Amino acid sequence: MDDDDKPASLASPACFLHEVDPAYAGLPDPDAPRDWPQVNRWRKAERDRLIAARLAVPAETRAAFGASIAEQVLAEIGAAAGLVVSGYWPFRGEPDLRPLLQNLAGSGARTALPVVIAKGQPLEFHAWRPGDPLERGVWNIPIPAAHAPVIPDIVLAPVVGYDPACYRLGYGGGFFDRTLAALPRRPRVIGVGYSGARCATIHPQPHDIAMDVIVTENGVVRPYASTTRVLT
Ligand SMILES: Nc1nc2c(c(=O)[nH]1)N(C=O)[C@@H](CNc1ccc(C(=O)N[C@@H](CCC(=O)O)C(=O)O)cc1)CN2
Ligand SMILES: Nc1ncnc2c1ncn2[C@@H]1O[C@H](COP(=O)(O)OP(=O)(O)OP(=O)(O)O)[C@@H](O)[C@H]1O
Repeated sequence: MDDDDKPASLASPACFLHEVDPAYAGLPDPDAPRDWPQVNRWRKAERDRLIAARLAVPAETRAAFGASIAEQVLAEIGAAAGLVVSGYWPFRGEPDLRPLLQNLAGSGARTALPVVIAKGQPLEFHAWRPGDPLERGVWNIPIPAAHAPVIPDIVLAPVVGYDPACYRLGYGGGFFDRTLAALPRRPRVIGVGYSGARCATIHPQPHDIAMDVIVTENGVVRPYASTTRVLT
């Protein structure tokens, strides 16, 4: 009997890895740009486009979206007493969540604002309640006049863009990523923005840290989960 008469057999089990999603196999997505300078150019153009698009939305519409976002963020936070919550002083058309900060402070939370110490450095968070005095910080962003650093339990992070994996596109300073990487304990990070800020992917880079959740006027986005409308 020669070899051709024996039942066919393989030296090792057949490999099906080529049929598996490249991400599962730990391989880069073949459709993703691998060229980081190209990604950075894309991010810059996308930032400019998204900021211009949200500023083109009438102020009353943005205010209504902001109120819807605030209501849903409040539900996400739940019992706020005793928590340290960082908000932000809104600029360039970001949702105005200052009334939410007031509400949280009234419920016994300690509120704070992010403070740029220097370019390339993590942010600090300084205690601030609505009505407390402010001064101008780096880039003229209003910051608390009193110097009272705190470590937040919850960070509200305004997004310029976001993707379904809850990665955030910001203003390009890398501040939030650097800050989250440096904090002694990881706060819960709630991204906030308008649904028009959604991107198919922001092409996350190794330093990008996903938000725990993103709240828009249309509902709550959890990483890779479907969007759920919060009904009241
Ligand atoms: N309301 C609010 N406050 C915030 C933030 C935010 O996103 N929103 N930040 C969240 O991080 C920090 C400020 N981050 C900023 C980052 C970059 C620029 C900025 O003007 N960048 C230049 C280009 C920067 C560069 O390429 O080096 C620009 O846009 O012209 C401003 C604020 C802290 N405070
Ligand atoms: N943890 C980190 N350590 C060192 N460099 C970092 C870190 N995070 C971000 N960077 C750098 O910061 C720069 C800007 O990052 P990125 O484009 O992610 O900013 P962004 O998230 O849009 O901005 P921001 O958080 O300020 O709103 C990049 O060049 C990146 O290399």
